[in-house]
Amino acid sequence: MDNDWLQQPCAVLHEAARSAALARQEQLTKPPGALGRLEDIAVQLAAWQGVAQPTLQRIHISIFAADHGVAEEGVSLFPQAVTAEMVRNFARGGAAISVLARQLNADLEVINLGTVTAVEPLPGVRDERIAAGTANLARTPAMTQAQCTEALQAGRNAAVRAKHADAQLFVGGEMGIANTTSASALACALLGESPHNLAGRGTGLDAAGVSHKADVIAAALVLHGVEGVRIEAQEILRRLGGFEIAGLAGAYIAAAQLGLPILVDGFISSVAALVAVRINPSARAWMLFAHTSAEAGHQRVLSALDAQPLLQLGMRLGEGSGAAVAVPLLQLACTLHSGMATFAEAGVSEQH
Ligand SMILES: Cc1cc2ncn([C@H]3O[C@H](COP(=O)(O)O)[C@@H](O)[C@H]3O)c2cc1C
Ligand SMILES: O=C(O)c1cccnc1
Repeated sequence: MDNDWLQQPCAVLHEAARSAALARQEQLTKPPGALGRLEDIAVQLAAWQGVAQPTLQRIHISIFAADHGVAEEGVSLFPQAVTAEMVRNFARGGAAISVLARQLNADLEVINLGTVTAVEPLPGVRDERIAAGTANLARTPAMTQAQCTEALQAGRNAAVRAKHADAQLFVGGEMGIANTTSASALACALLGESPHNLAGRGTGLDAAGVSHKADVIAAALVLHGVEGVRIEAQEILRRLGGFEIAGLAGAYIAAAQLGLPILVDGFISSVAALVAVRINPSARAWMLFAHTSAEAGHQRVLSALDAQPLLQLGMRLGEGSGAAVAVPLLQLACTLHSGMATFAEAGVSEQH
């Protein structure tokens, strides 16, 4: 398995369709710009889909699950066993993302890249375990080269499945106890930030817990020698990442290469998006950001990506849940764009 595909250029946007959609927006019976960012979304979807009147019906959700060795440092409020337990909950329909996927009529798949305990075969769950979790990044690189390559490839495979199923939108989600520690470490290394600025509460740590988490990350950054030096994003991912974060990054790059638009979820997903864009900058053009989560470092990561998320609901769950909540807005943007009458059709006078 090689990594050459990561650098291949992403699909080109359809500028003629964007222009046609913009022209249609000007004709609709409303003051120009009055639907605000809903107009931008419709125009962006037009440029992605290559049609003047985009639609959004087929949503694909891939949740990548994996455990983190760094959980043993006491950086999460919850025990590691929850990762595998939630994989079962996703499959049985009881998790937040399960409920949202049902409501959206979305395809939902769970890709188990490495829970510490194996999960029995379940419908909708792919067993692609690379190892029983990553190694503890506070002591040693989280992944070997081969493991990192495999996780990126697993993400690519998910994007390919979505494309083959004719999906119109790719939503990535993650599950992995302690993964806000891994994501914060990655963000610090990629952005040159201090862990005390970026580390957040995750599942709900108190101030002392967040401070301990930041100390663990700070020590890891020193250990891995990633402070203030330029190291390739993929190598930073290998040392500090998780299988599910690498899976998301690989999925985002491949989706962009396939011309499949991406709706990015919360903090962990946004860090995966940052990794993806650092590996392949042309992937950025295929991403829309759903929400600003309550996790402390999310805004900083979004700024680095020049992203203006659609929602701010105080969510801090992950699983792709914030992205799923934003999907109806995208659908309404399409419905308005296609369904409204033009000034000519409605016999409404245009502006002076
Ligand atoms: C029951 C439960 C369901 C979740 N679903 C997503 N997460 C979220 O919380 C975890 C990250 O927080 P930390 O770094 O503090 O462990 C990830 O699994 C993330 O997806 C969950 C966490 C729990 C406990
Ligand atoms: O924003 C997120 O993705 C997030 C925040 C806290 C815990 N889990 C996920």
